[in-house]
Amino acid sequence: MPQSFTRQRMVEFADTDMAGIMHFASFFHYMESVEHEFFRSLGLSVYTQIEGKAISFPRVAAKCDFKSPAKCEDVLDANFKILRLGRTSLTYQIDFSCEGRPVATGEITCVCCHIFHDRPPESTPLPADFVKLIEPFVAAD
Ligand SMILES: CC(C)(COP(=O)(O)OP(=O)(O)OC[C@H]1O[C@@H](n2cnc3c(N)ncnc32)[C@H](O)[C@@H]1OP(=O)(O)O)[C@@H](O)C(=O)NCCC(=O)NCCSC(=O)c1cc(O)c2ccccc2c1O
Repeated sequence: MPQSFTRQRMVEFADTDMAGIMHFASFFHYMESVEHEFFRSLGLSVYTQIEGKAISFPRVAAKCDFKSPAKCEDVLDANFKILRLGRTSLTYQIDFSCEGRPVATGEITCVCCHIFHDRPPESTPLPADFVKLIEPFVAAD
């Protein structure tokens, strides 16, 4: 049974649009902050050193399906899991719900990269120590 990582957050006024519902871009901000909280919960940071090397995770794909509206002051449950672990990439899924009502499902794929100051990032295989840390959160097929 994969381990789950769940966070709750309230929809703030600044997250909403003129229709009074959570704006689509706000879901992407929520997804990113849940992901960062997940990594901090494992003792990692967005600026991380793994096996002595500076590693970062630029995104190559991001999407979100919107199922029902969320209003200001709704409290959303955000359930984070890892859908796929590739050679260099990993794909997260974040399910948002409000009191059991499905609100949105987002997916982000990012690629493990070495980061340089003077040239573009270069993808590199996910480090073994990192895979060991996150493997318990990989969803079963
Ligand atoms: C990232 C790149 C350097 C990768 O280039 P490369 O040529 O090495 O990539 P490949 O084509 O070989 O693919 C590697 C890997 O990814 C999978 N993949 C590629 N495209 C997709 C896709 N569309 N959907 C799903 N999967 C895809 C491919 O199958 C391979 O998987 P394997 O597991 O089999 O190896 C290069 O692509 C690049 O530089 N792209 C631009 C990146 C970018 O600018 N992104 C936007 C900004 S990043 C950002 O906002 C950001 C946010 C955060 O919250 C961060 C948090 C922590 C760290 C960094 C963050 C961050 O940068």
